[in-house]
Amino acid sequence: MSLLEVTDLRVRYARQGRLRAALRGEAHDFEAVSGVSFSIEAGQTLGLVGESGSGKSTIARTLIGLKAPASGSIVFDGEEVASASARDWARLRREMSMMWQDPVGSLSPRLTVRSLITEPLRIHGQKADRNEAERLLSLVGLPGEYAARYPHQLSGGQARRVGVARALALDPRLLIADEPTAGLDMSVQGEVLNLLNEVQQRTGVAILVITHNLNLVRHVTDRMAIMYLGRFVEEGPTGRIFEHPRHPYTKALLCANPEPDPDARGERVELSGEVPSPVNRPSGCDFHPRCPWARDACKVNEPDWQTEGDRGHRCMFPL
Ligand SMILES: Nc1ncnc2c1ncn2[C@@H]1O[C@H](COP(=O)(O)OP(=O)(O)OP(=O)(O)O)[C@@H](O)[C@H]1O
Repeated sequence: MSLLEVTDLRVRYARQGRLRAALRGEAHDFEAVSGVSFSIEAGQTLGLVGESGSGKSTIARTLIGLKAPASGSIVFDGEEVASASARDWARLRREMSMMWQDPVGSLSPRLTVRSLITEPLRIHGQKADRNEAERLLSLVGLPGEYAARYPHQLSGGQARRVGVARALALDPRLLIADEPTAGLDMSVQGEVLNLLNEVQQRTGVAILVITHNLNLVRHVTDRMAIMYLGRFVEEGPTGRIFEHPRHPYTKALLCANPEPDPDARGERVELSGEVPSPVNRPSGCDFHPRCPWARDACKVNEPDWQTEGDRGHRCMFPL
């Protein structure tokens, strides 16, 4: 059994201008996540990539109970999360930890690093002694004396380390990291990337990384999923997708990577045009308005999953 198993997840938001939409007889909400299924094994890392607005953060918010799914199932360690009571959630929140973008910048500048990293323990009614702060700091490669520092005394890379320490305070089994390298320069990004790998080796935590950063995905994840307009278009082992991307959108994303993979094969695909809105989905295949290989059939036929080889690599293709 996987640690996390998500099946046919659908998440809806209210539309802007709901009243006008209602008067025109249109739906008052839209699907931001539209039938997504995936699983994460204990101790493994899954990367979720896709342009802004594709629904990545919505999946994360739904996993940790900040947004209710419209339908579908989320099973964490054998337990259906959708039917969890408030008491179950108190436990689930310890086991699934979220590391937000800029995790320290968003916290109080008046708290010391010690208070910041041990705060989750206090919130959950656990004792947070000096040893605990030191244990967490050493887990993320910072010397114990950093406990007395304030956020403004930290470099960008140190701040991310503190963010990771805070997210690991309750010994979670799943860490959800939303854009862990956003806003950092290249050398510090490398530092964060190594940190996530090290932390995983030391603690065995499973990680879901949400990012635009393909280098992060390449170096940190075991598997990756590419999202477009609220749906997965391709999923599989990371190395295999980088070497043999199948979906035209995946190919375009890999070509647009500022640090392309020197081993990558296959044709260049340029991505043009804006991501359409999930409020007004294109007919047929979501990607057809931007796809260089679109045929007339793609405007009509819904694509479906096709398996690529035997390592759980699958891709959405038009029928
Ligand atoms: N609270 C909200 N109310 C209404 N619509 C929302 C809300 N949050 C997100 N959306 C919409 O849902 C869709 C998915 O957004 P989401 O933030 O999940 O995408 P994302 O891939 O995480 O983007 P980013 O990389 O910019 O964070 C977008 O069309 C977005 O405008």
